[in-house]
Amino acid sequence: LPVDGRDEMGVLARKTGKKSGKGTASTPKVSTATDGSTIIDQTVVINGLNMRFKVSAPSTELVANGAQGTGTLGLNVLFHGDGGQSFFDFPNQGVNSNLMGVALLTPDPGLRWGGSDPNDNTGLVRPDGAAHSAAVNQLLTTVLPTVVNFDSSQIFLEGVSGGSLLLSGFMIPTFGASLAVPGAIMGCGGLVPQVPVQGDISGLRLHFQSTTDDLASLQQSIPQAIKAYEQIITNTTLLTADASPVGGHCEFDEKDFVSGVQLLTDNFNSIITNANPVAHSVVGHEDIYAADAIQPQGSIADGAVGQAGTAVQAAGATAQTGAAEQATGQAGTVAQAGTDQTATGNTKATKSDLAKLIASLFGNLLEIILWVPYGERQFQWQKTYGMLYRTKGCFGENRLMISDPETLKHVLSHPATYMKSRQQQLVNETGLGSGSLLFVEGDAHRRIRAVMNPAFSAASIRALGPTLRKAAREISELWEALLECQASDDVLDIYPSLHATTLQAVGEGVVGYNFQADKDFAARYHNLVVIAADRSKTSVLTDGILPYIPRPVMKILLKFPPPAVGKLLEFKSAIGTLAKKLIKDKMDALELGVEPEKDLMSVLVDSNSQSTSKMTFEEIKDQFATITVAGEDTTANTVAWSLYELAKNPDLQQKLRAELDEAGPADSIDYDRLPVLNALIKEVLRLYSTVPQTERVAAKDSVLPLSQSITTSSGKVITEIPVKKGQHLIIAISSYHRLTSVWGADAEEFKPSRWLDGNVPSAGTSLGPYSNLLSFLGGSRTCIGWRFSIAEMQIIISELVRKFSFALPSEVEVQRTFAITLVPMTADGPRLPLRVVRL
Ligand code: HEM
Repeated sequence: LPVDGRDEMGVLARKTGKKSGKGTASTPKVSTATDGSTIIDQTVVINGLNMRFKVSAPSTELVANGAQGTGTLGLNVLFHGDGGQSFFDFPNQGVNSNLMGVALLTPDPGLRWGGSDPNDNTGLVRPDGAAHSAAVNQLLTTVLPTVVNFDSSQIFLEGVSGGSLLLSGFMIPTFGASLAVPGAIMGCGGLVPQVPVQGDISGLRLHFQSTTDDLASLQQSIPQAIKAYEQIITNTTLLTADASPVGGHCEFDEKDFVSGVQLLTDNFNSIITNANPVAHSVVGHEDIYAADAIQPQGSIADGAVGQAGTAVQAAGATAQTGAAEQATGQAGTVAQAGTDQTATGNTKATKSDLAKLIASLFGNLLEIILWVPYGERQFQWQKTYGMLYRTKGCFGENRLMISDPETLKHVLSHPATYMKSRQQQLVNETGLGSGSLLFVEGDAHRRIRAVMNPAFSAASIRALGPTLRKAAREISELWEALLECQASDDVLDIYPSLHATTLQAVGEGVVGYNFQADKDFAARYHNLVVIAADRSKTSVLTDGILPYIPRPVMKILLKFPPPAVGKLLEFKSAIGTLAKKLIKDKMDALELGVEPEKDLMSVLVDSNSQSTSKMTFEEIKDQFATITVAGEDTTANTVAWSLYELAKNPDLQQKLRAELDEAGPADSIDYDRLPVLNALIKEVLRLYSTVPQTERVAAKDSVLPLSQSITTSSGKVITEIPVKKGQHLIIAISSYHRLTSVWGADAEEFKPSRWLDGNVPSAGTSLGPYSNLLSFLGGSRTCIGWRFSIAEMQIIISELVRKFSFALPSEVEVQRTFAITLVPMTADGPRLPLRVVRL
């Protein structure tokens, strides 16, 4: 391990090997601690080893002053890191939480606890560990009681780096029980016990604290030590860990080594007593802390990138202010990908540096965006860190991940304060146009939305029943034909035909165009879906860089677009030309007094003509592309996940079929009155939110309210979080849908019955337009097409369940993947192969 700071004089003195003689003690040096207590600094010789210690005690507890018997204060004994800096700095001097600060100096001439092995280049081999810990034990049991009066049942231990190796590798296993150590903290270090455990230490309170960018060797050994101690300390509340502070070795305050260690010792008591939220139970979070979490998963399994171990932290706003209390931030993991255990020397350093560089480029984005299945990391973080915590974007940018209903309500109801991010807006403007409802903000948004609202009213949607039923009939006829063609295998990839159907529904129902008849358009659109589903590190990085590119430069770049952007621009141009013609036809028809069609674009053109705050022709044109793109993919994926869940749940499928049989012919059904159908749709919207997250950026300094107070790492209780202008917020839709405080203890279970037995959140928490679900967002930017989408899903799912049965083919694995929307992904790309049988 690297030297944590070196007192050259100290090293020199030790290298001379001058001993004070067997059993003899040096004359104590006396000084005053920061809190006024007395520091005794003395060296004694134990088993031939020079043992120097410093202890801070109130003068009344000094044996030299006549103190006798059992003291009331305990000890917090600090074991420095390699090089001894924390001994010389003595960060835990004084008396804190009824514990007298003690610092011990290793007897090793190289100032390493446990010494060193010349053949070892990991820093983890400590040949003198047993001897050093035996000497420490004797110091604590026989020497210190002759210096200060203390309660020997209250000897707490704290390690820094190499000190933590001695503690976890030797001291605690050998002497933890005999010393009856109540608690210990391993700061930025950990070693699997190197000696047999003596006695019972299952009741010892142990916390491992490290940082995101801790040393490569420690990123292996800390999780291994945690795993080993899980077998020893079986009480789930006693063994905790945290690796979230973003920084290097022991930089728990995200600044530097010395102040980091100082912060840890200052917070020693609150961590040990679990009052400090950094102390997370290891049990139940093994995937974060276990060594095998180092292995990347799923689609990002290319090993080089440190997607684990790039940290996050709760109480993000304190982090914003740069206040010291952000220091012992939470979340994240000890593990970091890309450390090649077998590599040595320079190769190792290079790989680790590269991993660090890439990790700093991506922050947590790979874990958030590319993780398969989507959300696994954030749902875990939410359990550990609560409903608001900090994550990292590209280049170290702070992003607050929010699922707290109160905070979300506040953000969504203040659109002028929390606006769309520059990256979102670049995509919206480039792909859909500057008049797009998804792009416009403020007054323009209010005006355009007001003109569009009547077209998306409940009455307008009801009138679309026949159009939607036609689209549903067409897909079931297509499937019948496909199944007939298939010789023996009844496995059908239903994904492309679902997209074709929802494109047809949005075409005929909303924009008034038969897209399927236009093969050229259908092909371009299909290209777009494929491009959107192709998520890679490059696309994550491009998204991260976009906001930093000045507009004029962007304009030039768009003249030479990369292939994917080129396809988007082509699509925009084709759909723009089409939209112009169609809208012009509708306007002409209106002028000639022809009865408007039922499609929503005709209703829009009609209501625009009567509106006092009209949309321009260009603005109407931009809605054409907007609605097509926003309405097709989202609904196709939600139907896909619904059929996937039905395939997994034959009973549910049976119940739904029975409900539909009873409901009568398709054209006479009131779909809103079918409880099982609607319970299924709601549960899919909840657990497979097809827009699983969105973003906002604070347009000015503001304050985020919290529904529950948060205790920051310094122990301060806060009920709101101030944020600075420019703060990036992630609206964690899917995380909100998994809050046990809102949805109950079974929040993670797919359980449509919760909607039937009334076991859903009360109106008080209401968010979003539909059943307290955030799937369609909320506030003034609520999805305008939500009613259309529900009606469409009700009709398509009903038609398909009446005509076909579904089962999962055993050989295919389907994963939730975030590719703009939540896509069913297989090893062969976005697909949903189901065993489909005609009934
Ligand atoms: C399951 C289906 C759907 C889901 C889950 C969904 C979800 C969403 C979400 C979360 C937003 C807010 C995005 C943001 O502000 O960051 C949104 C906005 C929007 N959606 Fe949907 N959507 C769905 C279907 C549709 C359909 C069918 C249409 C059109 C027919 C549509 C049109 C729009 C439009 C135009 C906006 C922009 C609204 C505004 O900013 O005022 N969506 N949708």
